Amino acid sequence: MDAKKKHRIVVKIGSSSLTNPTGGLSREKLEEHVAALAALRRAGHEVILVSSGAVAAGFTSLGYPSRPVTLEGKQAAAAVGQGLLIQAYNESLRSYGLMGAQILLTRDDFSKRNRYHNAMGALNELLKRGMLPIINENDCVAVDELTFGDNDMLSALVAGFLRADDLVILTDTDGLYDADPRSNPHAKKFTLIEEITPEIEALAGGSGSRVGTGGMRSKIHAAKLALSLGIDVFVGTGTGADKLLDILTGKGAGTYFRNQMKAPLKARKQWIAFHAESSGRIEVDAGAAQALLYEGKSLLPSGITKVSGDFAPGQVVEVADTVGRLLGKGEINYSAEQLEQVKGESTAVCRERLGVHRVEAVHRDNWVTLWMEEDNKQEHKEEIMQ
Ligand SMILES: Nc1ncnc2c1ncn2[C@@H]1O[C@H](COP(=O)(O)OP(=O)(O)O)[C@@H](O)[C@H]1O
Ligand SMILES: N[C@@H](CCC(=O)OP(=O)(O)O)C(=O)O
Repeated sequence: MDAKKKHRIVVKIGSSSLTNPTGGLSREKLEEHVAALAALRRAGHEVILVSSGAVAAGFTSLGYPSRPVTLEGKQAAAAVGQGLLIQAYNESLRSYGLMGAQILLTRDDFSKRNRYHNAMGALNELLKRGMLPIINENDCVAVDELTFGDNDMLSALVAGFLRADDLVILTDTDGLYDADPRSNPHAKKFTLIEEITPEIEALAGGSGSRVGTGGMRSKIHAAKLALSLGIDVFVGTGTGADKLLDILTGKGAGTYFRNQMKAPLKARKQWIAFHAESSGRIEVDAGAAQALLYEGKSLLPSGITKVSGDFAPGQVVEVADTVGRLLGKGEINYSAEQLEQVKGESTAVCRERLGVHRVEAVHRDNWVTLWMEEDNKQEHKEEIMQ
C-alpha cells in the first residue's frame, strides 16, 4: 500500500472490535476507530466504512440478556441497534467535522442492475460531498440466501464496485495465523500473503468469539475476492488514532495480502461476473469456446448448439461447452425464442430471419470468462481485465 498517493479505502470493522466483554457496543472502542478514520480523512484519503455492530448495540434494549442467537432475535436487535450505532458514530464524527451516511444493503441489491448502479451513484455522490458512508447489511430483510452472510464479503463487494485501492478488515486478532491463535498458543502469523492458495484457505477457521460471525474464514474469502478485483487487503488490528495510517504505510499489526493485478475489473463486468442472476444457459461448440476464451471475440449464433431457459435480450446467461463446463457469463442480445431460431446458423441467416443488423449473441464487452485452466490462469486474468 503506497501511502503518499490519495487512496480510496474501504474499512470494515467487525463486531468483535466494537464490543465490550458482555457483547454490547463499546463507545470507547468506537471512538478510537473514529479517531483513526478521521486521521485517514485528514491525510486526504477517501474512506468508506463497513461497520457491523447493530446487533451488539441493540440487544440489551430489547431485554435480551446476551447476544440473541435466533434469526428474529438478531433482526430485532439490529433494527434497534442500527439507529443507535449510527447515532454513536455521528456523535463521535462530529468532533472531527465529519458526518456519517447510513447505507443498508443486501446481496439482492447487487444482483439487480439498476439497484447496483443506484447504490454506486449514491455512494460516489456522498464521497464527492465529503460524507463518510457507513454500510451494513440490511439485517431485517437479509435472510438466508439473500444475506451476504457476513460483512466481510459485503466489504469486498463494496470495495470492488467502488474500485477502491485498499480493503482494511479490522478484527480482534492481529492477522491470519496457521491455526486459530485463541485455541493454539503456538500458532504462527503470516505477515504477507501473495496468493491465497487452498492450503491458506484451509488454515482459516470460524469465529472464535461469541459476537463475530464469519471468523477468519470469511475474511480470507473476502480477501480472495478483493484481490481478484485488483484491491490490496489488510486483515488485522491496531490501537490509537494512527492505526489506519500505519496500516497504509505497511506498519500494521496484521496480515497484508498483496494484489497481483493492478487493473480492477470494470464495474459492468464485475456486475455480470459476481452479481447478476443467470436467466438461462447456452451451450457452444469448440470453435466458439476457443473464440471466447482465447481469441477475444464475441459469441456468434453459429457457435451455439443448445439453448435452455427463458430469457429476454439484455439478461445474463451462462455459457457452457458441449460437455457442460461453465466458460463464463454474458449479457445476451437475443431472447431464448429468437436464439432457438438462429442457433448454429450463419450471420446471413440471422439477418434474414430476425431482421437484425448486429448479430453477436454476446458481445465481447458484455462477456466475462469464468473458466480458468490452471496453466493459463494468467492469460485469463488479463483477458477479463479488458
Ligand atoms: N487461522 C486463524 N488465524 C487468526 N484467527 C482465526 C483463525 N481461525 C479462526 N480465527 C478466529 O477468527 C476470529 C475473528 O473473526 P470474527 O470473530 O468473525 O471477528 P469479526 O467480528 O471481526 O468479524 C478471531 O478472533 C479468531 O478466533
Ligand atoms: N450485520 C450484523 C453483523 C454481521 C457480521 O458480519 O458481523 P461480524 O462478523 O462481526 O463482522 C450487525 O451489524 O450486527
